[in-house]
Amino acid sequence: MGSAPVLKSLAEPDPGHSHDAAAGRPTRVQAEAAVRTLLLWAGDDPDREGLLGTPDRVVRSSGEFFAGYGVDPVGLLQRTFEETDGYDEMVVLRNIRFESYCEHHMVPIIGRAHVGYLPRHRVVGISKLARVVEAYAKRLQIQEKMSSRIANTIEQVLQPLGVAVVIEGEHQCMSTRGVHKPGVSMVTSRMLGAFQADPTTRREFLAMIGGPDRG
Ligand SMILES: Nc1nc2c(ncn2[C@@H]2O[C@H](COP(=O)(O)OP(=O)(O)OP(=O)(O)O)[C@@H](O)[C@H]2O)c(=O)[nH]1
Ligand SMILES: [Zn+2]
Repeated sequence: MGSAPVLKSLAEPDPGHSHDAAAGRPTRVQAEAAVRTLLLWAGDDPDREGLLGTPDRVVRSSGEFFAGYGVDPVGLLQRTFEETDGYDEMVVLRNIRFESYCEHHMVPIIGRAHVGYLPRHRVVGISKLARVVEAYAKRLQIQEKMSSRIANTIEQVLQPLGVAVVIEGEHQCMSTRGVHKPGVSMVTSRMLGAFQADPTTRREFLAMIGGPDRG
């Protein structure tokens, strides 16, 4: 048994991102001023009644949207269980709904993640896999990176025989603006270990996540 999930300060840099420490993190007042600037730029009046509380609300919402920067995904996987009576088949968590944010446009990517791994000696509480998805989803990124980072973290901490991550996401930067194509899903997958080396293992995983009761 390991330690409990580690919650880091939201001010700490995301380990996978470059971060200008010297520049520091803007204050809340500065963040609210930026929202006010955007409202003015959009052509509205930030001093009218309906918008007066908006900078505060947007900054608070951003705290929720980007809460993943304050979570250490490695810490989430520290508590494992070895008493599995020899269970050595794959464990799959499918249809993990997530909301993420496109790093190009800062608009939502909404979708489902499917995560599988082949345990070696120990298993992890299944909620922790969903928590790892959540920790990475609540950041700015592209979907390819989210897929890789989830898989790499599970591999690094659990050292299983293999890890598989498939993500389906609808990008609002494609559905509500730009090319305007609603209903399009981007599908990415990251296969490591046995899932990459052994087509049978990979097929078994893909069959498990593509079952008839999915949706
Ligand atoms: N590969 C990848 N591309 C993404 C993802 N999210 C958004 N994009 C794309 O990133 C690209 C950014 O292209 P740019 O030409 O710099 O931006 P843009 O002018 O806003 O492009 P349009 O969206 O085509 O209007 C767009 O093609 C987006 O569809 C993602 O998760 N992965
Ligand atoms: Zn985008």
